[in-house]
Amino acid sequence: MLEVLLPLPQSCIAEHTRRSKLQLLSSRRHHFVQRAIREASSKASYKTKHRSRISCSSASPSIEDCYARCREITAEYAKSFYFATLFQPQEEARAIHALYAWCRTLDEVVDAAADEAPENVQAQLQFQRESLEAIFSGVEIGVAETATSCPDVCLINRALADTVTRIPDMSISPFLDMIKGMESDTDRPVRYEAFQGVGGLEEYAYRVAGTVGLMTIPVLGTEEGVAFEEAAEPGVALGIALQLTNILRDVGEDARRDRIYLPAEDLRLFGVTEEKLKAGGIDPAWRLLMESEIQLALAFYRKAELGVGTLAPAARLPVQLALNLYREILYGVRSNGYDNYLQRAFTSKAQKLQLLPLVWWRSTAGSAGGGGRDPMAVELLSKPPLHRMRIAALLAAIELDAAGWDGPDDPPRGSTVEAAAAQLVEHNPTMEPAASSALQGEWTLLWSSRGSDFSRLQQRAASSPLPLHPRSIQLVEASAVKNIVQVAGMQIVITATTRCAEDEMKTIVGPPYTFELFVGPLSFTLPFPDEFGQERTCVEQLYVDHDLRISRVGAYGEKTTAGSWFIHSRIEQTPNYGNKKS
Ligand SMILES: CC(C)=CCC/C(C)=C/CC/C(C)=C/CC/C(C)=C/COP(=O)(O)OP(=O)(O)O
Repeated sequence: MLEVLLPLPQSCIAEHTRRSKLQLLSSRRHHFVQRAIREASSKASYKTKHRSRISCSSASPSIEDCYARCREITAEYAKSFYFATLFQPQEEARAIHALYAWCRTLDEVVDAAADEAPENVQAQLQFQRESLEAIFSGVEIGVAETATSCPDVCLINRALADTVTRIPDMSISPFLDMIKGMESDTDRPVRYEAFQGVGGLEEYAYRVAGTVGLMTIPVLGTEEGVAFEEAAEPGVALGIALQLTNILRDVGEDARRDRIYLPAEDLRLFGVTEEKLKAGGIDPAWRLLMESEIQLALAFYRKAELGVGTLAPAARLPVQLALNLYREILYGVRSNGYDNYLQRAFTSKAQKLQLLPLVWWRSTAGSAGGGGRDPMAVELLSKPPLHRMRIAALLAAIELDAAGWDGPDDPPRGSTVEAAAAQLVEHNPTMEPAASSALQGEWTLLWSSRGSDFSRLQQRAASSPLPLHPRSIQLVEASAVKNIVQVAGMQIVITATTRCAEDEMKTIVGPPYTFELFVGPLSFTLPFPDEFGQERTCVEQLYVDHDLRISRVGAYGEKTTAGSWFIHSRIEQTPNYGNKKS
């Protein structure tokens, strides 16, 4: 019998820094992720003060052999993550392999659960729980009665024990949380009523994947001056994003095993029945539901991406790489026409290599808290659950409209966006929106029922073979609005005056109009084109939220509900245009 010594890891983050950060976190809304982060960062109190032993009944492989087996397991089962660890310093990579292999042993227990008596599965999970406690606190365990579905469990636990020894600040709590998540996966059939709330899909995704974020941050390290807690939320968000991606990729495979992870609440909202899901019918409602779930997953990726800069510089490239590779699977679901019933989206080796330069650039460009921000992002994660899904549906409809509905049973272009917008308008969060200061600021056009004809220049740029990337921005001020078209380094700015109509629901836009052209540092005031006329326009502000705005535009005096729809999202990062420098 081999005895492995487990010296105690030392805590190195000063307790007072930790406390002040925790106070900050606890002042925010109560959420299980915050509770988990608190537990993960208070692990120092868990550890006992002595060295102890773990027993292993197998022959005596070296610790190098143990890590080598973990590396093989990672390479075999998680190709994208393995690829990302190739860009890590060796010590870190092997710690990540040990963590991955440990998580994998739990996965195997759950996967084998179908053919096992429930007591057996429980016993195996209990064994892993006890091993963990031994690893973290040094209580000796006997391995004779430890058989799990994973033959390598002893090697893996030894590699984990070594990792815990070497890496300061690892906590047992995310490991225990993961076991709880796996337990819920052994109860069959799997169903979730809602995404949020106790027993919701988000909690499950935290337990089986967000926990990995908390486990790995101490290995990856944080940027100088950045505490664990600051990296923890985006780290958990990345785990959740990856898990949602897995769920969306494996809908068909899971349904065949009577596991439906998509919340019943979402299925109902989109009119997709369980029977339809199990039959694999890919119709417009299914595509809209899938794209909405993709939008939600993308919001978690965005949150994670904003946190990549909180990690130590050497960790950013592999994490950004894992993020991009996995996010690519969502785009794969899209390009498979949302057929995740029979097709499994994946990222090919060529795609992985193609992504490298962009990912490298992103990972080096981002400083702490920055990097890779999508200026058009609507912040879905801050919205209440049902409202969040309505907005996701609108973004999904815009995405599907741009890609083109083209099946025989597909809705006419624009109709799904208009229907989703109308749903949201019923829940406009801003009273008297035209008078509200929430209207002011910079907005970018996501969609218009008029297409892009509000600017001929923009239309020409869009159809040009050159990569001109035309962009339309609207700057709303208290009594003026500027419509800005940016294309190929040029900016055209049309300014109009505005006033709020008496009912405070409409903005009246009128003369004097000005027309300016900015080319690099030069600016020219041009005569306002006659063809645009001097009439007034009425903009009905139907929905005004912090980051999303829906309006209908018609001629002044007309009922604007007959006009064209415009959907804008707020720009957080000020672009450079005209006389405004960011
Ligand atoms: C962004 C910041 C600040 C930190 C990053 C912290 C990290 C690394 C978070 C990611 C955690 C992670 C790797 C979670 C695993 C989630 C998951 C669903 C893995 C899928 O594993 P498998 O199911 O084995 O893979 P495949 O099914 O794709 O082969």
